[in-house]
Amino acid sequence: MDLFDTPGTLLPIPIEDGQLALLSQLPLPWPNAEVLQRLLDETPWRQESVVVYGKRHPQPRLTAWYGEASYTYSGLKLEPLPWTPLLLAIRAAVEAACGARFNSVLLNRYRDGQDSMGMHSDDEPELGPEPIIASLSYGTTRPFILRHKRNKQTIRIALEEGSLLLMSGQLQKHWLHGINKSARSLGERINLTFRYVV
Ligand SMILES: O=C(O)CCC(=O)C(=O)O
Ligand SMILES: [Fe+2]
Repeated sequence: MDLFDTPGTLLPIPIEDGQLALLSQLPLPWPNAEVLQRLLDETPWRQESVVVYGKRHPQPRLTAWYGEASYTYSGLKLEPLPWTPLLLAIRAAVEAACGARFNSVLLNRYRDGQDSMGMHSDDEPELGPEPIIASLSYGTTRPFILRHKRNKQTIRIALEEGSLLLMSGQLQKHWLHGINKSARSLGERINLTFRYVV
């Protein structure tokens, strides 16, 4: 967090064809390091596989899906785990910060620089036409890459621990996003994307 932001304000990031806003530190009753450690310890992490052109590929990260609805992407159907007290407390803080409701959260764990997420849009029909997605990060800062589908404009945002990035409006329709691999040896990062699945 830098000296000039007011803690607790979601600052809009100017972007064409969509909406983005960043809160530098989500207020929670625990330090960021404790939230990271509890998420590492309490989550039944799994390495899922996706099938692309008939071939199975293990994902280069660990995941867990929580909430009330199952979620399907790239031929992978995830059955939800029940909310934990920690995740309910985090969800309440995220909802208060964003002024939106969420019924599901995808946890992604990037164990080191070799873990990544390919460029994609969160545009599954069950997220609705203009999905509101709130992305909360803990642990190592990694660059979040956004690329415009048509003009290929690229934006990098360093997602620091405790930060909350809100994606909404037409962002998923016009932009891809992802987390690149890094050749550097990096520590653990956990990202939580809160969503509303109908
Ligand atoms: O790890 C991140 O910051 C991105 C996660 C993401 O894009 C997703 O879960 O759909
Ligand atoms: Fe995403």
